[in-house]
Amino acid sequence: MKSQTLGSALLIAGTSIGAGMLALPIISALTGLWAAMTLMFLTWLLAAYGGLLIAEACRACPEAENLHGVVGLLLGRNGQAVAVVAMLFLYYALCAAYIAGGASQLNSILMMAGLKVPYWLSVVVVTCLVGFVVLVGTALVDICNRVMFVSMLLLMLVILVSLFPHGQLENLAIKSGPAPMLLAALPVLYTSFGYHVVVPTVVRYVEGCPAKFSKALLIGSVLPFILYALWSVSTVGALSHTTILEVASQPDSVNSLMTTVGQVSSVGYFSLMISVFAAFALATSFLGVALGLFDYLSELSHNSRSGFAGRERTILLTLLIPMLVAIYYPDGFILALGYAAVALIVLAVFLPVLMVWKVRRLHMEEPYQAPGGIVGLAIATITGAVVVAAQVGVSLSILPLLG
Ligand SMILES: N[C@@H](Cc1ccccc1)C(=O)O
Repeated sequence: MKSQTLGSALLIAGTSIGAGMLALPIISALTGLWAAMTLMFLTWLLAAYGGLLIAEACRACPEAENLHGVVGLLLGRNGQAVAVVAMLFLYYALCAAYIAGGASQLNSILMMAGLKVPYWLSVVVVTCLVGFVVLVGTALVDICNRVMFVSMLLLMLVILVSLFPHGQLENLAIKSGPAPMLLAALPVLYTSFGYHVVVPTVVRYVEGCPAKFSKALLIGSVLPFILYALWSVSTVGALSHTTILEVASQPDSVNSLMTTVGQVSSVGYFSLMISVFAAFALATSFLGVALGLFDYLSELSHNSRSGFAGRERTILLTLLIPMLVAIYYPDGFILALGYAAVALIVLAVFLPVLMVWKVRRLHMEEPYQAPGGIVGLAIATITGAVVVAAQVGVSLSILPLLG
């Protein structure tokens, strides 16, 4: 495979793999493993299709530099205004989720070392660490990301091998949960497969070559699907149904599940390995998303990127709000991921469908058109609307909050 295609696929996979590693095991435990797999497949399909639509729109407007520019050219200022609000909401919701999840993992790691620190302090430490790396610049983010991504994969391999002998077939046969629970899982699953902010970069990187970007998008989004599926099967398979019900009733069920999985194997430092693995999975996504938000805010606010004072102001704008949200909603990890899905559906389904609609009407799409024709566009819009409705249901407490 050409190195550009491989690099692009890894960029997509790296952006996508993240919060899902913590969220998916508890979702699978609550909805039933096989139901979760089916829903994962459907949400993955929607995420992959959305990526192809964005690529088609970018391909038709080679003069635009980023998604903001493409939306501006195709949907005008109103479309751009919607995209700005959705983008900020997405970035802030994700950062809030990563800070809350990261602080819980830090607390678990410190607890193993016999140190008990208040939750708010872990939140501040996690925020400052990421703030520092982003402030220093893209090169440091890149190094940290590479080191943590490779370590995460290696740790995952060791963890999977260690969990395997503890897996029991009867643990995998959990009955699928009631329909409201399955619906409530959709937004979190969809966010776990999100990567779309990097599509314009990928299209530009492969110089708009359709064969390369569609291959990169497919491989890059299928990799997280495989890893998430393997991870969910091995964690759920190692725990009995009674244990899972007990864990699910805890206030911080996401973290409790990780702690319980950590006690399954007697391999030395297994619990520590699980916590470090979870922390790295979150951190790689957090760094990417924080850098994305930082650059986006610099562009919007015209804060000079070279001046240190400007960069300091932008980093405060980037991390202060999500930090406060994480302090006030310590168990807000799953909820924040659900809200992120609403913004992501706007950015990666509704707006792309409108853009592609216009591109095709004006015959700007040659030589690339995403598959599925008008039926594909209609199914994607309806599925997107169901995901948004599910999150509205969760926030109005009509549907259960998972996790
Ligand atoms: N998929 C990412 C979240 C994300 C969504 C959209 C864009 C970028 C990142 C995660 O699980 O952490």
